[in-house]
Parts: sequence; structure tokens; C-alpha cells
Amino acid sequence: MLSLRAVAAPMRRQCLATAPRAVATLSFQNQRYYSAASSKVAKFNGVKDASGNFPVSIIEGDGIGPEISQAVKDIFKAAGTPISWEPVDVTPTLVNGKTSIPADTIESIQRNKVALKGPLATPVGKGHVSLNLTLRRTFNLFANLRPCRSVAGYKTPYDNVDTVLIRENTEGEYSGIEHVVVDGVVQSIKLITREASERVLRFAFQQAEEIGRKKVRVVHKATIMKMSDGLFLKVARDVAKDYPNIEFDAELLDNTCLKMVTDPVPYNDKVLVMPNLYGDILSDMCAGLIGGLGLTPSGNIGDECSIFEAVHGSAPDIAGKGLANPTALLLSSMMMLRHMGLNDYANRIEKAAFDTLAEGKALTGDLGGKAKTHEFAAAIISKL
Ligand SMILES: NC(=O)C1=CN([C@@H]2O[C@H](COP(=O)(O)OP(=O)(O)OC[C@H]3O[C@@H](n4cnc5c(N)ncnc54)[C@H](O)[C@@H]3O)[C@@H](O)[C@H]2O)C=CC1
Ligand SMILES: O=C(O)CCC(=O)C(=O)O
Ligand SMILES: [Mg+2]
Repeated sequence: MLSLRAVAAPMRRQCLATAPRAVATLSFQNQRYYSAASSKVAKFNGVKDASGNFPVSIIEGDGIGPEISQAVKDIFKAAGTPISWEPVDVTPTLVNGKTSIPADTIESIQRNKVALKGPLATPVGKGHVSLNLTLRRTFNLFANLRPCRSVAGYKTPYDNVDTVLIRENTEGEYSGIEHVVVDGVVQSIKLITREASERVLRFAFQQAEEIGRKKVRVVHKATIMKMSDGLFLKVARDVAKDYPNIEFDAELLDNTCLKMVTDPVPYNDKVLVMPNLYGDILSDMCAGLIGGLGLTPSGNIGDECSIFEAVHGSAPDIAGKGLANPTALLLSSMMMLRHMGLNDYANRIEKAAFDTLAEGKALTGDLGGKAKTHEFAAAIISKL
């Protein structure tokens, strides 16, 4: 991943140096990148609180999390969005030797059925299991939907990226089943089950139907991981038979990386679906194609509740300085509003955000501007 990003960054810089702030050909406006219809979950609990708003759990997160969460809350308030934020704590606890999150938090998310989440940092090596992973497992959030679309006003080598990536979200290489075989030899188990594969693959085909994409492509490495990726691929072939209107094919992960950074446009008519780690890596790579992690949203979708979050992490290098771009979390919150059926609010806020980006006067540092997080948020608010 790093080498690919290293290639993309100089290309982007070169492009910025030679091109005016041109307008890319696509924006999120009037383009469908997520349909809530295919997930059979109750979209939210539908019960207003005493203030007349719908309660949504919020995990502000670590690093830049509180700064970008504040920006989203300010924009929602200015737009009169009928949401009451219910802040929840995810300080990890050990329950029967396993990393867990507080019972109050689990209760809040189960009750509200939707949550917005800032990034959570994970210690390298020793320490607690990733809380991001713990949340996905706790609520069985089986599909991680990560759309990535060029932003009007921010010029990159590719003006019309429009990828939709779906990542299996509960097992695979992220299972964290590891042990020491003998001193100097460790083993990590990639767990793939028919059940988890089938539900994420069905979700991918349903999304393709609902957002109007003609093809589902599985990204895999079944040449090497013959049994694990082999099972994922076999289940995909079986599931594909139930969706005769959607074309199906498969591609090796390394080839996908090469082709995407060479020309991402052929991926614009497809939904890509893949095991967990491949989706983790490819979604960061896609972000690099459109201007970085400050721009890409995601939704962790489950049967009982869903948690919306940016693709990026806690960005410790810029945390606490007011430099973070809140767009990724804001677009995640737009996915959340649409999931809840609050489309009018989502459309209005999204338009203000994309107009602000296109205007280019109040961009954050990652997009070549000088604006602070709150100044970018204020520019969006001024357009509401
Ligand atoms: N879903 C989650 O909560 C995720 C959590 N993480 C955790 O985050 C921590 C930091 O990981 P990193 O490898 O540094 O990845 P990262 O995604 O936090 O940052 C990578 C680079 O992108 C930049 N960046 C990220 N978000 C940005 C934004 N909104 N605006 C402007 N620039 C932004 C950062 O400044 C950094 O240079 C780790 O502990 C990791 O485990 C990482 C990815 C996802
Ligand atoms: O949980 C983590 O620390 C990393 C998660 C991650 O990179 C992702 O979900 O994209
Ligand atoms: Mg990641």
C-alpha cells in the first residue's frame, strides 16, 4: 500500500503544479453510492426523545476524532437536523479475558440502531484488541461499504473516480487468531466462513442492483490462499446465480491494485467485494486517488444496527491542531442520514459541503488550503 501511495502522491503534486484548480467531472450529487433498502435493519428506533429529535449514539474517538466530530455536530445543528447526539464511551474493558466495550455503550447503540463514530487508535503489538474491530464484531456489522468518488474542485490525476468497495467486516485476516508455535515462529489464522462470506456477498449483489451498477467483482488471491479465498470465491459464484441481472467476475488483488492506480475509470460500473484485509488496504488506496483520507466515508452495516465512520484513523500527526479535514466523517454522517431516511437533510448538507470544496476558498491543509477544521465547517454552514 505504501509504495502505491508513494507513486500517487508525486503524480498528484505534479498535477497540482501544472493544472489550475479544475473541476472534476463527477461529484456525489445526484449519484447513488449507497442504498439503505437492501439491509433489512430497522433504520433507527423511530422514537423521538423529549426534545423531539431522533437519538443517535456518537463515539467521538481519539486523535482528530473530537475535532471532526465537533465540526459535524455544528453543521447538523446549523442545518436543523432532527438528531440528538447520545455520547458513548468505548474505554476497553476485559470480560472473560476478551476486549470488550462498556455495557452502557452496547445498550445505547442497540437501542438507537445507528451510531456515528470517530476514529479509534489501536496499540501496535501488545495491548487491547482494536476497538474498531470489537465494535464490528459486537454488533455483527458484517459489511463495510466504502464508496470513493472524485470531488469537484480538487484536481488529482483522475477526475472521475467512482468506486464502490464492500469489505467483509467480521473475519478474514482481521480475526486476530494468533499464537506462538515455538520461539521465533508465530502463526496467524485467516478465518473464512461460508456464512459470513455469503451474507456480505448477497449484500454486494443487492447494493449493485439498488445503486444501478451492472457488475459485481470479487477481489481475491485464491491462487495462493486456495482454501480461504477459494471458499469466498466459490460462495460468490453460487450467490451470483441468484442475481441473473448482475454480471459477475473475479480479479486477483495485485492485478486490481495495478489497474486501479493506472486507470480507475473501468471500475466505475462495478461493485467490488472482498475479504477483510484486502478491503482495508484497497479503500485507503482508493482514497489516495481522489485526494486522500480526508474525503472518504464508510458505513459498517449490520442486521440490527449500523455504525458510520470515516475510512481514516486518528491521524496522530495532526491531532489537536485544528488541521483535520472533517469531510470524511461528514460524508459518513450523510450515509447515516440516508440510512435513516432523512434524505432531505443529507442532500442539503452534502450540497453545501461539495459547494464549499468546489469553491476552494476554505480548504484544509490536506487539500492544499490553509483553513482550520472549524473554518471549513463555518464555510459549509454559511451555505446552508
Ligand atoms: N476505523 C478507525 O477508527 C481506524 C483507526 N485507525 C487507527 O488510527 C491510528 C493512526 O493510524 P495511521 O496509520 O496514522 O492512519 P490515519 O488514517 O490516522 O492517517 C494516515 C494519514 O492520513 C492523514 N489523515 C487522516 N485523516 C485525515 C483527515 N481527516 N484530514 C486530514 N488528514 C488526514 C493523517 O494525517 C496521516 O498523515 C492507528 O492507531 C490505527 O490503528 C486506522 C484506520 C482506521
Ligand atoms: O482498527 C484499527 O486500528 C484499524 C482499522 C482500519 O484500518 C480500518 O477499519 O480501515
Ligand atoms: Mg484501514
